[in-house]
Amino acid sequence: MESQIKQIHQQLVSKQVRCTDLIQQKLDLLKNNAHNTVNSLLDTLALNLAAKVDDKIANGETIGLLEGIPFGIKDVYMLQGSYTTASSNLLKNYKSAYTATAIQKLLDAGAIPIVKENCDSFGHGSSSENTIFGAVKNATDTNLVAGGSSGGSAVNVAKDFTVFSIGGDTGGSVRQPAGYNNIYGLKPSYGRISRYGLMAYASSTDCVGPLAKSIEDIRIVLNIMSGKDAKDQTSYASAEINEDSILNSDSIKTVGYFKNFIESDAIDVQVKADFLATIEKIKAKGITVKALDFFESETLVSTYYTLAMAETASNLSRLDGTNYGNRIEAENLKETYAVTRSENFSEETKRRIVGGNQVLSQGFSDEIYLKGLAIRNQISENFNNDFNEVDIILSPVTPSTPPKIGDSLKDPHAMYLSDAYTVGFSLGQLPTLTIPQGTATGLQITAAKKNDELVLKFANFLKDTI
Ligand SMILES: NC(=O)C[C@H](N)C(=O)O
Repeated sequence: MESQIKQIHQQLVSKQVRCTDLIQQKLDLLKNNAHNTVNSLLDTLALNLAAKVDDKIANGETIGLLEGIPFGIKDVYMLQGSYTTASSNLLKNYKSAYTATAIQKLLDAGAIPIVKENCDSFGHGSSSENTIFGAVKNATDTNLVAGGSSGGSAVNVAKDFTVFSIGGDTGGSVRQPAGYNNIYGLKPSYGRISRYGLMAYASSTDCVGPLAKSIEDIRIVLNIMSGKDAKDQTSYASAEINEDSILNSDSIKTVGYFKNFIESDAIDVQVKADFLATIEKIKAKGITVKALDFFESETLVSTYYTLAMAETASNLSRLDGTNYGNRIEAENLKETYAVTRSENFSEETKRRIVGGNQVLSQGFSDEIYLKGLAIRNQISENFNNDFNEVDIILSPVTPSTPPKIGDSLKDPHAMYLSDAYTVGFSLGQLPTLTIPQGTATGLQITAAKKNDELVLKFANFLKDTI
């Protein structure tokens, strides 16, 4: 699929399509859609912005590539004046007081936000069922989950309800739903895009990530959102990735994959077959493929969840009904906090807050939290060594195909284990892109930190190979 952004841009400037009509058409598709992707529509804002784009075109003014392009926003980003609920009861009535840097950059480029998208509450989940707005349903089969936590964003793109969407990825939240719905989803290198205005889940792995139907659209949107931001000290300046540079993948000579991922008993037969077929096609193109050693899935998943739960317990402690949140009055302040939090957070979010506070508590923190940090360092070191040997690491996105709606809620442990192939790359803060491949699980392409360009190059090469 070619760039939809470029295609629509052409239609707008040649006056084949009016921006207002385009936006109205997308809003109509989103309204009451069968996949439950919408938390709130931004119709008034979107139609106002569209009318301005139409005026500019009618006056013969030139418009930028992103001007008038409709996009979706996972409901964890601040957009001034919009409901920003994190799909939670606690923030059901909360309206953003400011706009996230990444979203502001898109607005400055003229893109039009049309929807705040359904997702797992605070990013807590892998299925987009942990939400007060009802489970998001898969784009191709509504009996299956959409994946998560950015499920609404992935389905909106897959169904052409939005041209692109902005998800958030802490441990797979962009890549996994992208895989489950057969589209592209990028978790950029940690820090490439400012996190300012993205509701904090686990701050050391939270990444802003675009979902789209082509590599080119991912590149365009990534370039706009990237850059150092004084409001996020972990953000860094990066060079723009230009279109021509991703057309040439000659620098990629060696690709690796993790032996234990593919030899695991947990991997679905078809997922394995698709992955190995891809490896054969890559070899046939003259690329050297190496099988690499890596940490066991259980170690990756438990390290990620130890750290993510600790960070979210800390980040969410401010949501007590005083400054933010749906306050429930009780006899005294302590009771008010307790009732507000226990009545308004979901079961899954409470599980993580309790788990996080436990691993941070005296007596446990040395044994569990600090151990988690130490293993994370070893994981990063392992990646550094790997990238001395290979240019790219490939992996399926998940060990299995999307579960039926309801199954993940019954077995949270199984849900955590389904993140086995995504969380390691998050802990390493590496750039990883999901591309569609065979079954509805997708393929992950990863490069060394800050080398997002190489990921896009390889994706472009694979487009014609698999
Ligand atoms: N937020 C994410 O990246 C999804 C991951 N499954 C988690 O619950 O942490």
